[in-house]
Amino acid sequence: MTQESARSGGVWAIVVAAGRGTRFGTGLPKQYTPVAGQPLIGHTLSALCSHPGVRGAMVVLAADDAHWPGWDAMAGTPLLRCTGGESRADSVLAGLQALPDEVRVDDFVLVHDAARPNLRHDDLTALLERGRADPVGAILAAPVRDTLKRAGDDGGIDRTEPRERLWRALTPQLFRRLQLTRALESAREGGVAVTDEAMAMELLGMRPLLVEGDEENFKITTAGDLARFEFVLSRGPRDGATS
Ligand SMILES: Nc1ccn([C@@H]2O[C@H](COP(=O)(O)OP(=O)(O)OP(=O)(O)O)[C@@H](O)[C@H]2O)c(=O)n1
Ligand SMILES: C[C@](O)(CO)[C@H](O)COP(=O)(O)O
Repeated sequence: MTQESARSGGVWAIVVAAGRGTRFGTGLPKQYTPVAGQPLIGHTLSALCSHPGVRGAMVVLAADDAHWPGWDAMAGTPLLRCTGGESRADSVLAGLQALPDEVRVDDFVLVHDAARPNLRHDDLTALLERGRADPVGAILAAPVRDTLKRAGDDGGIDRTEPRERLWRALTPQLFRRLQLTRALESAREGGVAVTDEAMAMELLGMRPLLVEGDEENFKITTAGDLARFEFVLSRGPRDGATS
């Protein structure tokens, strides 16, 4: 199958890039921080859009964004853009509403953080294959590997918590357009601040599938995370990336 024919049956992605990056701690929103000659979001879009299963991407930007480079395609994949909201969930909802008409209500869509620049093609392939075969959808996630402590009010350890069956949610997350829209709207109406798409689905009683993803698909939250990504780049090209 050629890349073009794969794309025609591919999914649309929503890339949320309307955050402020307050924990990153510079004036510039972290998605625009320069890394190896391009803004961080360029690495994210390159890794995502070069996958043959991605048909197009809706990039969700802050209303006052003054840094978007104006790209209308990445790796031959069309890019559209829209304006996000106050919370990440609001931005995802804005992206879902702005998707083009060719995306039907029961089509699967991906949601990915602009702040996760190191997505591997193998992980995305697994997510698409297993998620589309699931009645609800799926997310990339990484098993918790550390020993977990429950703290008491005084900062002392109350107990050690079992880590088995605990996973850290990553992105992309894959759900059907209308079901995800309804789940996020329902959370908003209920005043629940959901931190990922799966949580909104869970609140409606659905059980998305966990697909194990690579630990290196980490989110850039602090300056230390950026240093880690720069180290990853220094080791050489990644699959799907242009730099
Ligand atoms: N209102 C928001 C908040 C977040 N995001 C996006 O969601 C992803 C994950 O956000 P996160 O890093 O948790 O939040 P930021 O707002 O970027 O950072 P911080 O919480 O430190 O301010 C990022 O790509 C961010 O741009 C968004 O599109 N709209
Ligand atoms: C969706 C998400 O990336 C899950 O890890 C999300 O952005 C997490 O937000 P957090 O505030 O950093 O937990």
